[in-house]
Amino acid sequence: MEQLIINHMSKKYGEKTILDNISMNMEGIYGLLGPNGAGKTTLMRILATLIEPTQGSVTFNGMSWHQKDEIRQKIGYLPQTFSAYKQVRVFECLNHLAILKGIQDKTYRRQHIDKILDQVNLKEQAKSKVKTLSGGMQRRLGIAQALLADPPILIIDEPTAGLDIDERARFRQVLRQIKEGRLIVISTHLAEDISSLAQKIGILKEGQLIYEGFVSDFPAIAKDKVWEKKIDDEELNYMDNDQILSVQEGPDHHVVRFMSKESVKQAYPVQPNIEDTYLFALRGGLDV
Ligand SMILES: Nc1ncnc2c1ncn2[C@@H]1O[C@H](COP(=O)(O)OP(=O)(O)OP(=O)(O)O)[C@@H](O)[C@H]1O
Repeated sequence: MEQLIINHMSKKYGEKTILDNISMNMEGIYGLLGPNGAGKTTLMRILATLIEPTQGSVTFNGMSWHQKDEIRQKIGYLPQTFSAYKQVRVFECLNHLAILKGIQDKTYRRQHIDKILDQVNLKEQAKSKVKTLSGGMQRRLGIAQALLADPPILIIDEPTAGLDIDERARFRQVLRQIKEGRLIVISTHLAEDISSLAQKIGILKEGQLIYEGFVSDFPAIAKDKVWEKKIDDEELNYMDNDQILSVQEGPDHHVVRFMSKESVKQAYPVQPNIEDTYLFALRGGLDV
């Protein structure tokens, strides 16, 4: 299985530490979670070999990141803002990028692009101008360009930002279709993006890795610490916002889901889901 190992890596800009001594072991579909400013994009740019870490190392299947030329051939990268040639048609855009990537045989190139368009569900848009695509379709075109060289590693930065619920679901479906034999690293600040997709997650907060593990094991860290309670408006106003995970509003009462390390009167414990657990971890729930 493809494996990317980050070992005691730090990144500083001047005196400012952006990534602080992080070690990660990435495989399968790996979800990199963290709030805005946590350092996700910086980490993704290091993985895409665009910037250098200040300290530490990265290896892919034992190959060092210092072997830049070899590593770059193995990486497909989709940055947060991918701007394709707006005036050209989807097929032409990919055809041009494929030529730049050195795919010379015309027949093979056409078949390869057709296959990729099918995988990212853009076959019907092959002749559409790029500027006419929806936000979700443009992201999928971004995936298509990242797939041209058939890379074993895909680095995808905040792929679902700004997409509506339907486009997010389509995007996830595309990732499921292309995951075979690949390591896919996706950064996001939405736990729902990775809960049904990733096998493993890492959580970054202020440049530090506060959790890494398998998604299936993740909710166990908030076990017995997530509760629900029926409350009215007044009680809701008095609740500590740092405790509240979600609120289901009703006409005369609300059901509030909240975190607490101790039992609370008239509240009942519930099974934490991925979103609950992510908030629990971000709000210091893992601290002893
Ligand atoms: N070139 C740079 N020089 C100085 N500081 C930087 C530089 N690039 C990023 N930073 C800082 O590093 C921190 C992490 O930024 P980064 O973009 O990696 O976070 P992020 O988790 O991807 O957040 P977002 O989702 O908002 O992009 C921020 O405080 C940012 O201001």
